[in-house]
Amino acid sequence: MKTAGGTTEAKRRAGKRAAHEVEDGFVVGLGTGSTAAYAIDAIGRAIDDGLEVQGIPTSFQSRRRALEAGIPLTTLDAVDGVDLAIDGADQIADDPDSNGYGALIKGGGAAHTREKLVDSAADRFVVVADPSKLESVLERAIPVEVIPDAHTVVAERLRDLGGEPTLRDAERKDGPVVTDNGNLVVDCAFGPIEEPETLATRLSRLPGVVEHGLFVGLADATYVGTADGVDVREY
Ligand SMILES: O=C(CO)[C@H](O)[C@H](O)COP(=O)(O)O
Repeated sequence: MKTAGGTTEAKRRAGKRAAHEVEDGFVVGLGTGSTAAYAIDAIGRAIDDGLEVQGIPTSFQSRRRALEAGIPLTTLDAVDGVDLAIDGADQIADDPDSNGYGALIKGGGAAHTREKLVDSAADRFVVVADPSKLESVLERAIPVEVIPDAHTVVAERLRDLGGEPTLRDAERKDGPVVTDNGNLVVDCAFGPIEEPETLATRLSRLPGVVEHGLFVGLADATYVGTADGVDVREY
């Protein structure tokens, strides 16, 4: 049986393992979420032991975590490149025989726009996860960041594409979630996504969409923490 404690340990193992890939002098993309946070903490500890790196956060949350961990921060426009990005995922397509093997759904934390920017800029993008994130076919609702004025129009276009859109509401305030970029998030359910690349292209084309949480062909590897180790998938 999977326990909350077991999941926490799996996330911690995955995050720590990914942090081992960070080398002296690296510029590292710092992902968002509870699993990426373990990697951030591990990088912070390595810095205490003498490692020299710079981090690029993907959200307000990861920026704060990195500052707490003592990671010197920089920005995408101040560096020549990103050596490694480490980030979590909400769902990972895990059927090696399918078109979308290694495709991801991200944006559970509404940070997918900056995550996609930083993760795709990296020479190597490693996903860190616990086994609950693995599915043979992606099927979670896709987070779509939209400029505020556009949310009803985009929702209409998403229905045209066969989706069921829902404006994401904040949990602790009246009104919608507002992203780090000042936009809104529409979560759109499409059922099982057999052709993630086709859907990703269609979503990217919609006026008013800033970015969506389907990451296709971006991940280089996934580290899945388990009860006694880490399973590695290289794509
Ligand atoms: O995409 C994300 C944030 O936008 C996160 O990476 C995703 O939600 C996974 O989070 P966690 O590691 O806490 O399960």
